[in-house]
Amino acid sequence: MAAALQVLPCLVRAPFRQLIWGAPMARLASGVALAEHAQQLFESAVGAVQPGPMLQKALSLDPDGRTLKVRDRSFQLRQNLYLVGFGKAVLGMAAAAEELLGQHLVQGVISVPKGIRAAMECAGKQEMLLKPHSRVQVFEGAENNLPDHDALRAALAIQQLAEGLTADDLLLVLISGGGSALLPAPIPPITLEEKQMLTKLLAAHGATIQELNTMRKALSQLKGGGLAQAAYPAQVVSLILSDVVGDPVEVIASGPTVASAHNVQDCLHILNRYGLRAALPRSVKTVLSRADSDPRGPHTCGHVLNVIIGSNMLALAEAQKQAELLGYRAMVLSTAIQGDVKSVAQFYGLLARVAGARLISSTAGASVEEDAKLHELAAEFQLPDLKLEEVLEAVAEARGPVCLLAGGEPTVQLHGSGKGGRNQELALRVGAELGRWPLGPIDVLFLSGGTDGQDGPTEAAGAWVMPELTIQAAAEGLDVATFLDHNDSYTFFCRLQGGAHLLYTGPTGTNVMDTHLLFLRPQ
Ligand SMILES: Nc1ncnc2c1ncn2[C@@H]1O[C@H](COP(=O)(O)OP(=O)(O)OP(=O)(O)O)[C@@H](O)[C@H]1O
Ligand SMILES: O=C(O)[C@H](O)CO
Repeated sequence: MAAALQVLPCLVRAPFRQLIWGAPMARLASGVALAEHAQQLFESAVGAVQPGPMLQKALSLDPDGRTLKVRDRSFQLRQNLYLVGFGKAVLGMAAAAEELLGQHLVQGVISVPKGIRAAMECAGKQEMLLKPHSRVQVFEGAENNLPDHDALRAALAIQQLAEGLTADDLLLVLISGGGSALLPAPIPPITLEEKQMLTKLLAAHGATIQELNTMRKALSQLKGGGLAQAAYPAQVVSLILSDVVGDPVEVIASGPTVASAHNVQDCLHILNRYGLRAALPRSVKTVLSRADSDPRGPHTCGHVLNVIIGSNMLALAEAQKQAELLGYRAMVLSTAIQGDVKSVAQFYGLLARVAGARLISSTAGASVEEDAKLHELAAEFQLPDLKLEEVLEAVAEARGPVCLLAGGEPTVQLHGSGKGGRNQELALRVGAELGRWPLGPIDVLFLSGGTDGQDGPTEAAGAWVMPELTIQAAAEGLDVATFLDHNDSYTFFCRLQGGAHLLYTGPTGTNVMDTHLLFLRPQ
């Protein structure tokens, strides 16, 4: 996520019906229908991963009202239950926990994105809000998804609560994506500003979330098991909504309740990889130099139960179901799309071409080389769950409209100073790829959207494109390559047809990475 969650006007849908393209009316109508379906499916994906229902599935109270059940484990409640949380989906998780636990909850502290309560109120999402006299104290912070002084205050309050617990207590920890920025507790003498600077630098160089969080864990008091350590000897139950490919509990929000398996050498490798070792502040060097000789030793987390309560997979499964209801043959390609946004865009461009050719049984479509290149790219991504061949075979048999779904989080290396996000940049790059070759008698649409509703430091969740994009842009005097050079995808989409290709949801109150939808429909 990105910009402070602003209170968007309550209705901010892209005005699909206002599209005026140079295409014949029938073509226009079918394009608009695809775009409407795309938006509908994106919304259904987000709807399936609302924090409240996912928490309710993981937690229950026994009929006696004194035993808390978390999956197959039971915990006795006797005025000993505390709650902390941090992340973009945590407000809704906390509201659901409060509803369920009522008087059992003694005290809580959560750290959530700036403006989220106002945004949820504006969106009429009462179920995401805490009760008026809640026992849970709320801190809002981390503007632009960067650790700030408000988030630092929240982290201190959370640390204090955890440190005050005894062996009789139970601490419920609510964790979701964005949690790293919302729980900053730099190890002295590192300052918040230094940590912010390093995080920004690593992200701008295209560091993966695994790399970013390995660094964060080494420089923080609460990450990498630090929070669990602070709460010891209380029992700790962490309920985690995953926004990382493969749901690794040690990476999500930098694993505050998971012992870190990384050492200083891992950090130095990362810094070397991005040429950032020389740029390190002295304080960071100091902390790294003494990390492996920390007298407290590595954090132990035997008193912790970590439970994943939801992920991108649920969102895609719902969108797939809805796509089938709309008449598409729908297939999930992967829930683990990662890699540089340029390669990912090339992959989707080739996929549209290869799958499109198979759909209309066209021998004039994709060449053998393109087919080979698609598979080569797929192999490079090393995605554990990619079903490329299976999906292509199913497309060849489909004979009707097809919707391919994927989830994940590509990375963008920032070279320009423009405004954008990885979803809008991916969509713009895919649009450019789709326009490179004629695709035959087939309608194609690609949408990329962040399930948190905010893509980079912009107010949009993402964007959708069709093969006509480059031509439409040129007609409006917009050069796609120039906008891409400046990482200026948001400005581009704002200007193109008055912003009609932007996906606006406002903050969704959840966060399970990004959703990619590729529609192929024979004309
Ligand atoms: N101008 C831009 N163009 C393209 N991508 C950008 C631009 N500015 C920032 N980004 C990308 O946006 C991402 C940060 O966005 P955001 O804060 O939404 O991330 P996030 O992954 O949703 O956060 P989290 O994982 O903590 O929930 C980074 O990957 C960054 O490279
Ligand atoms: O907060 C974070 O670290 C990212 O969102 C990944 O979970």
